[in-house]
Amino acid sequence: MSQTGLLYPDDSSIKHLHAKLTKAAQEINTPDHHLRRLLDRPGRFSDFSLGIDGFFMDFSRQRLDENALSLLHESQTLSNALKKFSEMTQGQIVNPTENRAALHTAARGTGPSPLLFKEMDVKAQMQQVNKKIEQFCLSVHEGKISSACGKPFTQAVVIGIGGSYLGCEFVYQALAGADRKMDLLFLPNVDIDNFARVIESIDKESTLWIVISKSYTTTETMANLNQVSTWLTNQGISPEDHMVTITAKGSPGDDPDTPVLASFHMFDFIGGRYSVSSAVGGLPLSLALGYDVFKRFLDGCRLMDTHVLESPAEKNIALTAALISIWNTLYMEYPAQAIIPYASRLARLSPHVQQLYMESLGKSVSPEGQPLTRPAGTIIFGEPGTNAQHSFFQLAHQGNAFPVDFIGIKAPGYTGIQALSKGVTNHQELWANLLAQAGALALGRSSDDPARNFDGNRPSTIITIDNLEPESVGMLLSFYEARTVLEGFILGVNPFDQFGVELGKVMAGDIRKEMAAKNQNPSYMFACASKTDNFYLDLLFRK
Ligand SMILES: O=P(O)(O)OC[C@H]1O[C@H](O)[C@H](O)[C@@H](O)[C@@H]1O
Repeated sequence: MSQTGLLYPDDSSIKHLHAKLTKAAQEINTPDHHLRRLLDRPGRFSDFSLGIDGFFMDFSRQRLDENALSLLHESQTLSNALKKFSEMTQGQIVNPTENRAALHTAARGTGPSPLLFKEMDVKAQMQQVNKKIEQFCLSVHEGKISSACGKPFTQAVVIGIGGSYLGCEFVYQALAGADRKMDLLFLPNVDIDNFARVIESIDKESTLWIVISKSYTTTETMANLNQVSTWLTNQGISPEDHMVTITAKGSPGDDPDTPVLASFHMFDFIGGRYSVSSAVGGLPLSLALGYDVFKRFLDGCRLMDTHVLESPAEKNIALTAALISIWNTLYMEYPAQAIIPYASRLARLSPHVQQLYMESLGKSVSPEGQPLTRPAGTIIFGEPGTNAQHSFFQLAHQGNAFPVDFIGIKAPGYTGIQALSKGVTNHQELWANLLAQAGALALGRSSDDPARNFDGNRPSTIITIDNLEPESVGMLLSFYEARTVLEGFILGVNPFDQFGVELGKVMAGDIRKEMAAKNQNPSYMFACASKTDNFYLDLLFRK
C-alpha cells in the first residue's frame, strides 16, 4: 500500500500540491471570495451539494471554490484514500503500528463474502455473534433468562468507557423513539457519584449488568466492575447471575472459569471508537430496543458504507466532508469544528464523534513514525441546537470563527399533538433557527455600531436525514466514521491506533501505587517524583 499523505514532508508531488492549496486559501481570503459573493455565483447550491436517498449534504456555505475543491480532490488521488478505504473493508492491514486490519465495516455486512482474514471468515464469525445476541435478547425479553431474584430483567447498565460506551449511548438516545423493551443506563466514569446515580435509578433485583471492555484491563471499567460486584454481593445478589461480558477473545475477561450469564466476543480488528456496530452496540441496543431495531441500524450503516465504496470521488459524500475538514483545518486554519444537531435525540453525537475523530486523527507521526509537518486533527465539540445558540454561538458569530456541521431532521420522532406558536410548530421553529444560523454565519450584517456588526463569511455545512429511524441513524454514524478514516488516509496518519492515551495511564499507575501504600499504612509518607503530586495527595488524605 502506498504511504503518502498531505502531512508527509518528503514527497515532492505532495509539496507541490500543498503550495497550490496554500495559494488557493490566500485567494479565498480575499474580499472577492466572501461567502456573500460565493453564494451569489450561478449554480452554487447544486454544484456544492451532494445527496443519496435519505442523506443530503449542502456545503455551499463552505469557503471553497471549484479550484480549491479540485485541488483537494488531488490530495485524495495522491494518497489513494478511496482505494485504501476499499482495501480496509477487504481486511488489509491498515493499522500498521498494531499490525491489524480495521474491519468495523464487516460488522454490518460491508465487504466481500467470504471475508477471509488470518484464515478466519470474519463476516461468518460476526454473524454467529449476532445470532447469539439475538437469541440471548429474545430469551431475556421472553423471561426465559431472568434475574436470580426471580424477576424479569427490565433494566441494563453498561459498565464501559470510551469506545466501549460513547457510540452505544449516542445510538441509544438517538433511537429513543423505538418501543423500549428495557431501559439502558451507563456507568462509564470511575467517579463514585456516577455509580451512586446509577444505583439510585435501578431496581437491583431486575437489573442486568453489561461489562464492555475490549482489553478487560481498563482501570476505570475494572474498578467499576469491582465496585458493582462488591455492592451486589453486599445486597445478597451473586454478581455472576446478573452479569454479561463483551470482550476480545483471549482477554482476561474471556475466561470460562469466571462464570457470568453469557459472554460475547468483540474482535481485535475493530477499534473501540469504531465498535458500535459490533457486539459492543449490538447487545445493549438489542436488549433495550430489540434485535430487529439493531439490524435496521446496521442496514443504514451499510448503505452509507456502500455509497462511500461505490461512488466516484466527486459524488462521494464522506470523502467530500473529509476534504472540507482538511481544508478548514490545514488551509483556512480554523481552530475547531462544531457539530450541532437540531435534534435533542442526537445530543450525544458530538461526544461520540469527538472521540472518533480526535482519537483517530490526533497524531504527530506518519504510520512509519516519520514526524508530520504539523500535528494532525482538530478539536470537535458541539451541543444540540437551539440550545447551542443560547450558550456559545456568540463566539461563532463575532469571536474566533469555526466551521459548523448543522444537522437537520426532516421529520421529528414525536408525531402527537403539535401546537402552533407564532404560527409554526416546534419542529418548524427548530428548522427556522437552523437555517437562520447558517445564513447569519455566512452573510453577516453590517452595522454602523461596531458592537452590532456581523462580518459573516463563517463556514458551515447543512446535513439532512429523513428521520430518526434506525436506518437514518446508521447512515449518520457510518458517514462520520468514513469521513474520519478518509481524512486520516489523506493526511497520512494511522486512524486506528491511540498511543497518545498511554502515558497518562502509566503515570496514574505510579500515583495509584502511592495511594495504595498509604491505604495500607496510614503513616506512609508520599514519595511521588513530583512535589506537586505529593501536595495533592497530602490534601486528599488529610483528615
Ligand atoms: O474497551 P476497553 O479496552 O476497555 O477500552 C476503552 C477505551 O479506553 C482507552 O483508553 C482508549 O483510549 C479507547 O480507545 C478505548 O475505547
